[in-house]
Amino acid sequence: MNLDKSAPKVIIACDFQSKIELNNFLAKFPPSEKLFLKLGMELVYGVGFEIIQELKNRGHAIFLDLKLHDIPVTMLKALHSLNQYKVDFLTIHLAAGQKSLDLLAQEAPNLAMKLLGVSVLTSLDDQDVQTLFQNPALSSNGLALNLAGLAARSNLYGLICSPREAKVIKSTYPKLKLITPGIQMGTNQQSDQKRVATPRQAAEWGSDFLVVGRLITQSLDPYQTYKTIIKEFINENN
Ligand SMILES: O=C(O)c1cc(=O)[nH]c(=O)n1[C@@H]1O[C@H](COP(=O)(O)O)[C@@H](O)[C@H]1O
Repeated sequence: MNLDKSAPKVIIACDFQSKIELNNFLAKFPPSEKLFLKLGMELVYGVGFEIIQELKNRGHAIFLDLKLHDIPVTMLKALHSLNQYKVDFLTIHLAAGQKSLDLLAQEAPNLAMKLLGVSVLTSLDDQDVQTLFQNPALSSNGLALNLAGLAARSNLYGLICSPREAKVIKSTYPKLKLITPGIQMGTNQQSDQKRVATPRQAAEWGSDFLVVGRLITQSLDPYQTYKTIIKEFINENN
């Protein structure tokens, strides 16, 4: 799938722990609908890495969200091991530091997958980052912008951030693709997400791809909800 042109711009976070749950969910979409699926730790650790090829065989694009975070040499070797699965996107934590990122970036042209740097998790707000780093002057926005700089300097393909900081990051680092979780609509509040926005706001502020989990996976009509989110996101983007 050509990621810039034909891949769906709304990525579905398949946060299930079993194959039965995953397949029941996917059965609610027309078989011809090619999706962009995010497979996270709970799924891959639960059902095994074979699930990746099974979903690729059905024509879906795959975002493997394992959020690598370790010393440079360990991250590099993990990247080589994961390259065999030929996924479209893989996440790494930007907090691993510039040396790790530079090493991975050197390797990036030889890889089948594109690397996305995780900035500040959307479950954290200003108070959380201030506590974490013992610095009352910190803001999640400022920290995300700083980490975006690391991603840009290492020539990563994209950045995971909240739609709320997308505007400032896009204007500072226009080449970075912005992939934004923390998507909510109307009254459907997810209590563990703090830096949130609607699909329309995300598009308006410069998001390139949305990551959406429970809004779709827990919807009574996931396909309809998916189409509604795409419409809201794409219309605003055009
Ligand atoms: O890396 C991610 O995808 C991610 C980063 C982040 O900062 N926040 C975040 O929510 N995510 C992921 O995005 C998805 C959001 O799920 P929902 O809140 O159910 O839409 C989950 O799979 C999270 O793991």
